[in-house]
Amino acid sequence: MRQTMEDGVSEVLSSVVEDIGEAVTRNISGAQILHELLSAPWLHALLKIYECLIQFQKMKPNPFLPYASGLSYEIMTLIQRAPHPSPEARELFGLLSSPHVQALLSSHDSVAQEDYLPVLPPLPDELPEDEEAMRIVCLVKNNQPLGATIRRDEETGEIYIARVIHGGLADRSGLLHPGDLIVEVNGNPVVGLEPAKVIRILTNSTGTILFKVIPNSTQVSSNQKPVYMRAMVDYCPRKDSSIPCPDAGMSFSRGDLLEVVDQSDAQWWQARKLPCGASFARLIPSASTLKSKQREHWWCQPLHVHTCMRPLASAASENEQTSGDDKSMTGEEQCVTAMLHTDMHQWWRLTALLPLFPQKWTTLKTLKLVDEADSDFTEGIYLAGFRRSFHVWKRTSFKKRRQSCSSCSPNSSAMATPYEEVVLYQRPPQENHRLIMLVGASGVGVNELRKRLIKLNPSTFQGPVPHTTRPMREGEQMGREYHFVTKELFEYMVCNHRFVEYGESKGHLYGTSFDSIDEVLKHGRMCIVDAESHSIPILRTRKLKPFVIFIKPPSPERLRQTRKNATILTNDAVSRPFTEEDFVEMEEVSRLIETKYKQFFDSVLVNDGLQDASMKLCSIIHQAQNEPQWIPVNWILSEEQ
Ligand SMILES: Nc1ncnc2c1ncn2[C@@H]1O[C@H](COP(=O)(O)OP(=O)(O)OP(=O)(O)O)[C@@H](O)[C@H]1O
Repeated sequence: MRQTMEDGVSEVLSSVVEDIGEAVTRNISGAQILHELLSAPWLHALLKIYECLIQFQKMKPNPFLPYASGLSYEIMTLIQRAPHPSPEARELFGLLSSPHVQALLSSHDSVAQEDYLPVLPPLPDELPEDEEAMRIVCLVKNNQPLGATIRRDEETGEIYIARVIHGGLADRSGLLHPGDLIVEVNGNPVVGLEPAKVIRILTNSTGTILFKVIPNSTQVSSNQKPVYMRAMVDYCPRKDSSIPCPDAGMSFSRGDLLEVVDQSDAQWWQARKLPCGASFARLIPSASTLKSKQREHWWCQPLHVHTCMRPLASAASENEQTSGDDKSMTGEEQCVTAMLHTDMHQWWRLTALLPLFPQKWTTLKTLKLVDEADSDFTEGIYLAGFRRSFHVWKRTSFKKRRQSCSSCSPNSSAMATPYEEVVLYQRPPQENHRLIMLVGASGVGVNELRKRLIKLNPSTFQGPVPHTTRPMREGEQMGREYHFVTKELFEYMVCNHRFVEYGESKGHLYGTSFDSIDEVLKHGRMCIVDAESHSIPILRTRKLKPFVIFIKPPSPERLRQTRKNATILTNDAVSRPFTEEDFVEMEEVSRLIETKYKQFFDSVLVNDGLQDASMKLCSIIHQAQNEPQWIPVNWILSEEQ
């Protein structure tokens, strides 16, 4: 009968309940109470658990021996001592000494010896009356931060879990949640304590930490999918006075890829930097928080100490603190202020820099056309280009651009977005190639690399054919060197925003049109353009999906060494060796371009040796076209979306 009971207690009970049910109908005294008791769902649930436990006890595997790792060690010693171990013995030695097998044997021994750590402390004897609402949480700290922040209710002095960091110890335990009220930590009552003191208790605890918490009854489970963002600004939490917990913050620079894992808080998100190294997330300002900071800063004078932000000391008033290391923050300047000032500062420096290079920043009157020298005809390939002449045009019109520099304010351009949502994109074979855009300081070798690339494989790579109002010369063909157009047509195209870049030289207009780029792409070729860095936002369209490669000078020594015998074209179309001033300008302008536009760079190529740089450029372009790349999400959304 005992065996039968163990095997199917609930079945036996059912037949007993049936018998008693009959007794009830016959009105036997007490039968009703017994019937109710035996048919109660909780009793049936308990019996089900009992049955499961009995089943488990029967199936429980017994270890063959409790010290498998000891046996393995003995075997390995024997093989080692053998004068001529057989190949099989050597293979066995290799297998047994591999870290995975060793870890497996060690785990086996722990289970066999029932060595289950940690041993949880007994439940406290005096449980409060509202025991139902209390949760005892025991975590093992293992040198890692708890991954939660706390805050104090200023009115009641109660300490709450403010935030649980994604992937951290508290999050992985699943036992602590935002809004949980902490009653005790390791037996110390915490209500009324300064948050810093609670942090100290947590920081000083090693091994197990015992929390007594009253769970937040209004918990909402957040099961968010990660969103990927490219940072368009720099950020440093230790210098941001508004971050609720600087220790939990994450710094990032323009162009960094971020995996945003939690957006439940409108002001502070949780994110990891890609490629993913950290297992747990950190705090970053939300897009709206960063935007409001940008607005604040924009109205403040650049190059002046920013006064709109609260001083660092006020951050402590929020009392949200990390349970990680309790590092003090003293005397830092405000990072976001510094970041935005840098942006504006670079702009001001750029304008200040122009007069330093008078022979380059000429007026239109002294402009010399470099069209003839740049229009290069080699082995039947036409490589018309006039980037230098464009440079001159742009530089001369800089004054005008400077007057309208509000157009580059954080509110009105691509620079206004603190984060750009991105997705991994692999070009489908039937779609056009992505536009390849080379940018860099004048003289760094952008045009040289572009020309070499096209010469290397003219059936694959091609530049767009520029438009000009200059008359066609002998030997030239319409649409080969240039699209020769009238001034009226050119101006009409300008008015209709058909040019990516255009300029005037020697009384003639030159320009690269969107249509000529389309023309190359339509024929299945890869279109390579060398353009000014400020054209990047104009070219960043869903249709062209440009892949931007920044060409950077090598180290100062290598720059001077590699360009020893190279020449550059002056504005008078004279070829002359590089001067020290050219090198200094190139380095300075490169730095400025990088500071202002690095968030748009998909790749950076150092132009050291020409041969090597050309090969690297080929391989970067191959990857850009054939391997998945991060692109703005709105480049793949349909027009309606
Ligand atoms: N890695 C290199 N080693 C040696 N010489 C180089 C290297 N890269 C470029 N050069 C030389 O430097 C000179 C300037 O290069 P290039 O004309 O390509 O400059 P750029 O960046 O297009 O500037 P710009 O638009 O003002 O012409 C050329 O004579 C070129 O051959």
